[in-house]
Amino acid sequence: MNRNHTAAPAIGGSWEKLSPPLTPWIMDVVRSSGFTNMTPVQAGTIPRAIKNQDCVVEAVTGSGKTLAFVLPILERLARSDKVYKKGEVAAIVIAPTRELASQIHNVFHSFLASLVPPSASSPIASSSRSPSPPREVIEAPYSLPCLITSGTPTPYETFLALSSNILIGTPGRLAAFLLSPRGQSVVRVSDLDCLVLDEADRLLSSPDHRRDVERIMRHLPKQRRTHLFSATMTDAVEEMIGLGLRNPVRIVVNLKDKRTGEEAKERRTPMSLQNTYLICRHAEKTLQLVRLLQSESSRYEAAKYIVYFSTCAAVDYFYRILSAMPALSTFHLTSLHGDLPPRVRETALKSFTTHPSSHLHPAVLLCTDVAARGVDFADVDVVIQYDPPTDPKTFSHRAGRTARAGRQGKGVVLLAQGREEEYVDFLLARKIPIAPKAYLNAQLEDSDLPDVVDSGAITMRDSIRKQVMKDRELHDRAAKSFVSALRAYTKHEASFIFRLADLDFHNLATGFGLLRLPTMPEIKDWRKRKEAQRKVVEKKREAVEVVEDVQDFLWEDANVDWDTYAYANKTRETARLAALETKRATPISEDVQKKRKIRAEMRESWSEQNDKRARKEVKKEKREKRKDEIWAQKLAEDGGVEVGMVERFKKEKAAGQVEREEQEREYKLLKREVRVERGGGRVKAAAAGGMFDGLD
Ligand SMILES: Nc1ncnc2c1ncn2[C@@H]1O[C@H](COP(=O)(O)OP(=O)(O)OP(=O)(O)O)[C@@H](O)[C@H]1O
Repeated sequence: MNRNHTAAPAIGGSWEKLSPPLTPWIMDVVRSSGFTNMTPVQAGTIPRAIKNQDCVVEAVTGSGKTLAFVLPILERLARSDKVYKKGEVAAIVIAPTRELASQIHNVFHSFLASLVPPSASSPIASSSRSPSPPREVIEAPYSLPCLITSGTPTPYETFLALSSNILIGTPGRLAAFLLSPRGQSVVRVSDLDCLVLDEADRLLSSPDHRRDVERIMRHLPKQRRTHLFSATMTDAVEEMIGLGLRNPVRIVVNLKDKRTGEEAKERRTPMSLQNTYLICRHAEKTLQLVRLLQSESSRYEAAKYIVYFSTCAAVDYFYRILSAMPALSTFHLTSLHGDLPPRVRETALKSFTTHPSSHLHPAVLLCTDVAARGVDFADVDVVIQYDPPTDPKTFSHRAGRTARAGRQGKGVVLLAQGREEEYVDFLLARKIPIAPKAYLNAQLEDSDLPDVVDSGAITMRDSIRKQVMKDRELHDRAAKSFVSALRAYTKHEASFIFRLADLDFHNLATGFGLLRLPTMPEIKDWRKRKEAQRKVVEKKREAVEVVEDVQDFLWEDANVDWDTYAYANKTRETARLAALETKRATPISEDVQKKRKIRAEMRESWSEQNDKRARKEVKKEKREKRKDEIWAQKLAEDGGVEVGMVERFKKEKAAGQVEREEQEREYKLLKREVRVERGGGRVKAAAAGGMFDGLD
């Protein structure tokens, strides 16, 4: 990718033509930020929002929606006769994540920091905070905005100290801030002028967010402006239009092809985004990810990447695995997800955005959807979706972290060969253009998907396993991320495409470099199905005498001595050894022994159990036959039927039957007990972090 490529966003008109015009100090900051023209969404929204119109705005990612609501809020404040006092709120912006809220806060800050707050006496003090101070310092009747997120330790003190009139925050924190007893006495919203919901569809489609947003809206005066913004609008937004907006104007920005000048109405992604899909097997996904990173850097000079996974556990695990790969030694990797503490998230984001990346030392952010929406990364070259998102709307938001403000960018989604390929039509139907991308071979050249699993994938699995063997904690993380990935797979909204029934777990586990498959019901069921399928195939083959070789995927558990496999962390290892010792020292009761025997039986593969059952049947038949022979012989010897003997034989047979039935009932009860115990054991193990590490 040519990093010197100069890009400009689509032009919606010049700032000078804006009617009503922007107040001079606001215009100064706009110019000093290098924004020479309005983008189309700004040209369509700003004049209406400055006047008294509620707006519902839908425009592709990176099209400049933030300024389209920040500028009208500031402009209305600048024009207002009302002087907002300490504790009074003029505007509230709600965003779904703290990263996005913080980013919006920074945009407001860059404008307001150039003004002197009423309480400040020294112009130098305030102007020094401005990134590009305007020529003349102007005193404003309002002060710096207040950010209300989980990272704000003393929100009321900050709010009062800054005399803030603008609040920006996530729904839960804002609701608590406004509606708590302290909030109700300190924060006055009766003269609120404007409420903005950024990423409105996300805010309204998540039940928790929606509940908080509705609580906030009920608390605010009805006489206010309300604006909704997103790149994707949903039915939930339509409902909200009825609930809290007054005759809103709907602004939908259509795209124009710069070269042809033609309008591309049916497109939900930026024109500068080159959106592609790469088909491979699950076993080859990690391999393809690594090759993609290498090839995009070496061939196209890409320097900044984002890689999306479906779960926090997968981000954690792959961050560790990929960081240790020699093939990526020149890459700077960072991980970001919602389970990290706010401070760590902040540092991660900073580490990625400020890294002086080049194609020789590229920066890669491994993350979940916490960084899918709204976050403005200025210079991301390639977005890779290792897992397609569970919510299809998120697809365009993720891809939209590149190709922002007219810049070129690439998106690649990895799709598994088979049913997942239908995702392409699914996207096309949702107006998301996407083209095929070739499989990458070992020379990083475009090639066809290999007929059998790429040997590179097996080599990679083995090298991941080697890495995992160095620390048992990695094995725990691997199992956890594998299980969480499976759970996420079942949550896909496009469930007719992403079907657990179509997954080959061995294939999937290869991509993760697992040492063995975790014990979970889905895998047990799958094994049964696979075995049954194998038998059907074999029968068919026998019937038509076909001698073809079916390419079955070869899986072998890694050779591990689980008793000596240690944690690198000394405290954890000591605890593990102590637990192992206690287990060994505890005498095993008869009951436990019985249960273990049943467990062992249950662990046997389905086919073995079937064979055993068949053998038993044969034995039983033989026994019965033998008994009949003895009976016939006896009759022949006695020369006739001896009534007493027949009765005795019948009784014996019935008693044996009762005993067998009792045994079977006991066996079933025990089996149920074990199953219940298994469920409990799994939950406990998962909570302890050593997920699915055996049942005993
Ligand atoms: N008028 C403009 N001229 C040039 N660049 C602009 C202009 N307005 C905004 N930008 C830049 O465009 C980038 C994208 O803007 P912004 O984050 O507001 O997009 P968005 O539409 O909100 O995207 P998303 O839907 O992903 O949240 C930012 O880096 C911003 O500084």
